[in-house]
Amino acid sequence: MENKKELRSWLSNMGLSHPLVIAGPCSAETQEQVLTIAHQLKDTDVTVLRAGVWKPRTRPGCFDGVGEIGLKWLQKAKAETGLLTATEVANVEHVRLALEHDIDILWIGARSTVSPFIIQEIADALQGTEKIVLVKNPINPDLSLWLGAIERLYRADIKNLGVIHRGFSTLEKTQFRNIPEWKIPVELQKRFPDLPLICDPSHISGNRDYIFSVCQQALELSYDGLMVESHHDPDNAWSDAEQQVTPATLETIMQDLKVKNRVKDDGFHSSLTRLRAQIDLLDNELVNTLGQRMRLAEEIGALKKVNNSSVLKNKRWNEIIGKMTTKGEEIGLSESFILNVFNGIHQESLKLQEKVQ
Ligand SMILES: C=C(O[C@@H]1C=C(C(=O)O)C=C[C@H]1O)C(=O)O
Repeated sequence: MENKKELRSWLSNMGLSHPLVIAGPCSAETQEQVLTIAHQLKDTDVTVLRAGVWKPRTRPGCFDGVGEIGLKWLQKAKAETGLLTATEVANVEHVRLALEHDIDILWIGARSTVSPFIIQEIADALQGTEKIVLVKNPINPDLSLWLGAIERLYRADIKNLGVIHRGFSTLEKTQFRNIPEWKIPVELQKRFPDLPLICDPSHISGNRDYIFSVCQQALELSYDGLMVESHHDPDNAWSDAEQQVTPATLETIMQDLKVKNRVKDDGFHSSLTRLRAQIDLLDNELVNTLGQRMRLAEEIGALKKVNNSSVLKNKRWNEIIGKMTTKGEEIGLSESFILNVFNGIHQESLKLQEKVQ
């Protein structure tokens, strides 16, 4: 599969002057709930109403979706509000029912994207469809698996494709429910700049307080759209209560987002913004890595104190410098640059170790 301008046709055909916004409850709960939310979202930037009707829950015994009847509520919501409809499909039966109920956008969840078997079955069931199919990233940070899923769908002659970035599972304790690992979707965007890329801040955040900042970051990276979970009574939602926002809050978020009306173009400004956003991500990583390195140096300093050993070890340091200048040269970094950076690091490392002596 190669990048092609046509990959974004379905999105361009929507003729939006702002990023695509897909919003709606995590789960369809009752007809009244779906219709209430749809009406509250109707006159906003939202184009597509989302609702899960089959919910892949981690453990059995939880609310696992209302099933087929939810598709009828979505249809009714579309008839009343004009919003397009979207739901998740995870097997052949879901695909059959979603197509039968004329759902406009089908998305494939992170837990399905991890399995080439499931993806192939879904691709076969969708063969040649004109519907829009969006593929969430797999739960593990594996770009090839994500690309593989898209390729399977593309080969099944499904041409209205897009991807949703919903973050990745991690054991690390972070503020996020699923860590963004922005470099993975950024790499996907580099390879397929015309494949519409949508951010799901709700699953990345797991907490409504971070929705705005995640949306802002996504727009700075030139994402094409946002999929935000929205419920008229979030605290009493039957699933994912903490990460849903009311339609009114969503509207405020949309108004406050800075790059809201920036249309994707090939001009200087958008390229500069996109590249600077990538530099910002790397700078963050650099500082985190430096912090981790200094904490290790402190541990070594404490160890040296107990063992009455000197702080400065020229032999070890020369080995490091030797390895790093060679590596630097391999990737086009000059010896003098590496020496400057690493001498700064060494000085700080020695200073911190002296402190614990
Ligand atoms: C951390 C150590 O102490 C000092 C600091 C070094 C570093 O920051 O890498 C390397 C050698 C020592 O001069 C060590 O001995 O490994």
